[in-house]
Amino acid sequence: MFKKIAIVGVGLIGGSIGLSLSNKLTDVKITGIDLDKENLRLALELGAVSETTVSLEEGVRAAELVILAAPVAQSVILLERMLPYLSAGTVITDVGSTKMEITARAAALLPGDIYFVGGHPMAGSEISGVLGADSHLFENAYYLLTINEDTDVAALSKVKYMVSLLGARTVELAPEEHDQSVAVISHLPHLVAYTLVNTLAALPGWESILPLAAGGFKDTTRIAMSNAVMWRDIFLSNREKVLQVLADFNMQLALFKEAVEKSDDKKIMGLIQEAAKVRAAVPAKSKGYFPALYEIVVTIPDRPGMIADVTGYLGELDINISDIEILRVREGHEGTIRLAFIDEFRQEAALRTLQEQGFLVRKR
Ligand SMILES: NC(=O)C1=CN([C@@H]2O[C@H](COP(=O)(O)OP(=O)(O)OC[C@H]3O[C@@H](n4cnc5c(N)ncnc54)[C@H](O)[C@@H]3O)[C@@H](O)[C@H]2O)C=CC1
Ligand SMILES: O=C(O)C(=O)Cc1ccc(O)cc1
Repeated sequence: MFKKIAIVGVGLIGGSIGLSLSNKLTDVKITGIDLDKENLRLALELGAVSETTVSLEEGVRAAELVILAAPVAQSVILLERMLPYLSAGTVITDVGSTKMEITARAAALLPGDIYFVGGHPMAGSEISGVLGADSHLFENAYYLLTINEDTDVAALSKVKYMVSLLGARTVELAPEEHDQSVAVISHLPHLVAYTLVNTLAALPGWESILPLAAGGFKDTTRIAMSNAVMWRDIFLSNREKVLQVLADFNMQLALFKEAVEKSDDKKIMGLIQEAAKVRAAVPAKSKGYFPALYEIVVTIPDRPGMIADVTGYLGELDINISDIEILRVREGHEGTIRLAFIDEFRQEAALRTLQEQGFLVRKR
């Protein structure tokens, strides 16, 4: 389908796409374009791209698919700048965390023979740059594609093909629905994480408090280490929706504050229990829109090599694990891991095998 794919911005996401596509499309030229020469050198060395250039003009020329993977404000500018160099029939997609702004710009700028389909992989991390890239990053992840009545069907299926190569699962939705959803599920949590850390840092003597941080602080603030340029761009690009969910958040915070002020024990219990109920319903990875993965939870002693033992027993029987997650570890005691399989047959076989080996196992 493609002879040349151009990736503009070969950082964490562009690099991860490049690594995954390079593994699968061995006879396709994958050109990495970036302002940062060192990043390009590393991308080539890691095998994320097959050639590099700092020139947008040179890089996108003759590409049938262009993937914009720079921070969102840059991607909007790059979309416009590259148009004169594209051939008829080129499909442009992006990976940006906001979709209304770029889809509106594409609709306004693109000639009839160049196509745009917005994309957003719902996987990533707080790490930036190609050194953090991972060819497996998108496996089993949702990959949101934005569509409207003008979306070209052939262009959409090319982008879906690219996403299928990454091992991700597409969900199609309108740009506004996308921005509304990610405002609450992704943008607000990042904003809150930055604010939690800043709340601590504004206290005198915070340096001596910080080492006391238990799981709660760590769990809720990992994403406060995320890239500043990327997140500045996201908040500004999705300004209206972010402000809406911030208003909702302030209202919820005020409810809690009032309940504490009034020492209203029932209200406090209610707020906590309601949150816990909803949080417990957060789908495990790869559940939700798609057929459920078949999962088991295994309790294992906290000893070196135990996870290798578990995966080894299943490997011997050729039971492929689709997903693995460490849920909890109690230092020196035991831990629990979640294993997922593609069907009930494998789930049953894994359950039986591990029980026979003496592990405490339950279905999930
Ligand atoms: N980091 C994450 O977890 C996720 C990020 N995204 C989106 O992916 C995009 C890229 O994010 P990351 O890969 O994390 O960032 P990154 O900082 O790792 O990579 C961005 C790359 O773009 C390059 N770049 C910046 N301006 C450029 C320009 N004008 N021309 C060419 N290259 C340019 C940078 O040099 C850098 O190598 C962003 O739009 C972000 O919203 C989407 C999903 C997850
Ligand atoms: O690190 C994390 O947990 C993330 O939330 C990664 C992430 C960042 C931005 C996105 O648009 C999508 C995913």
